[in-house]
Amino acid sequence: MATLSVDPPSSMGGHGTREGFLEKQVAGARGNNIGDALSVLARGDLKRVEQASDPEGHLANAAEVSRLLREGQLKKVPQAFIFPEESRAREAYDDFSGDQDIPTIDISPAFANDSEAREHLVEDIARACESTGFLHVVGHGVPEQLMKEAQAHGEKLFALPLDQKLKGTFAPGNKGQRRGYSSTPTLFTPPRALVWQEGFTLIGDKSGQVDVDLYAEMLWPHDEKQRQSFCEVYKEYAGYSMRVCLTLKDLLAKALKLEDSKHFEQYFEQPTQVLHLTGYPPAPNPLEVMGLNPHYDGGAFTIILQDEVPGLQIRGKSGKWFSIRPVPGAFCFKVADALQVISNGRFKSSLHRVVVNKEKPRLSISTFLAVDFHKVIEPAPELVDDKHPRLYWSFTSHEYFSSIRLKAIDHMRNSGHILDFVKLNCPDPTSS
Ligand SMILES: O=C(O)CCC(=O)C(=O)O
Ligand SMILES: [Fe+2]
Repeated sequence: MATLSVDPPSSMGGHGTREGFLEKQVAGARGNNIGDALSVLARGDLKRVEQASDPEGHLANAAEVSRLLREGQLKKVPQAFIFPEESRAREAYDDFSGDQDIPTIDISPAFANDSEAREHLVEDIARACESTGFLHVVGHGVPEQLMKEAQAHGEKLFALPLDQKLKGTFAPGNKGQRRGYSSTPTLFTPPRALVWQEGFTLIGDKSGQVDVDLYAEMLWPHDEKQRQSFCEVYKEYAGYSMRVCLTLKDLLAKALKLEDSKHFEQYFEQPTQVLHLTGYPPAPNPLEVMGLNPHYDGGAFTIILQDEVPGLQIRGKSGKWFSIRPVPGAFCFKVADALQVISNGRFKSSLHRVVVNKEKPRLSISTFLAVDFHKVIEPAPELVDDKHPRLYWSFTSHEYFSSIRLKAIDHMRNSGHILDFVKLNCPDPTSS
């Protein structure tokens, strides 16, 4: 969730000693436990994936597997990570063949008093949201140093020994949302294999408050200095990223001519930001695994801070996938599903995925802006008329993430859009 990721929480098995682990490796090589994980995956029982992989979780953790492969302690990638031939990516992480269509847009006029520049800005944003739904945002006002520190702390976190990272997993009281460290994310249905990544999730509110203290305490119980700087950086980052999101929200409202719309504003009275760090380790045969399955994000929109390693891909008009070249200092903005519905289909939420490479780890920091969870998502009445008939049913975020997404699984297996299931010419997706 990533996308706003509300995948079922996975529970963690115990973690044993290093020796125990090496023995398990042999067992894993014979395929027992990982094989179990795959059969659970095949049955679609996402909750049980982690328990079914090796009991210590090591061989189901891409970062750990990647390290063991590099150190020569493991000979091949466990089968549970290998994607079936037909759903593998063919376009490598450095294939930029459609990237020229993704504009870089300077949003600084949003903070200034030049109405002509602001009008141009709004037009540029509208154009990008109507075509691929992706753009790079510069001039956002987030200090470069802070962005670098947020990335550096992410790298530090993912470089910790697995046992320590696992201590920061899924705090008690977590009600179905991914939070803290996720070792083997079972992300984005339909699952085809385990994804080649690890994650760390924080949840924040409109004022920029974020639940980082709890996780820092779990990760570094004995290192106050580290805890403090980790918390400081992500609190500041969350404050800024919410500010960028709210600025973008106002620009999007203008782009849809909804700046005075109560309907539009209601979604952002109590928005949540899901701040999600993803680490994608290198893989020996990058295209036999997948950093992140093709998926749609579920909230209003997402801003992604990529490091300099490409890997985020979308499909161009020809159907071929290509990587979005990271723009230094920029956020990659993308329209998500709720905004496509609210805009009555005018803004496009695009299918995207992440591929990995042979040598370099990749780190991204995504901020998913979720619409107020209690609000019913439906097209803004101002955008519905004879020429633009209403396209979608009404549904809540909860219905989207639970029942609608499940109903769309088979359809998504063939790269269909989850939102096809909420079109008015289909049965009401909220009726059982
Ligand atoms: O890692 C990235 O660049 C994008 C991640 C993403 O699409 C997601 O978490 O929803
Ligand atoms: Fe995504």
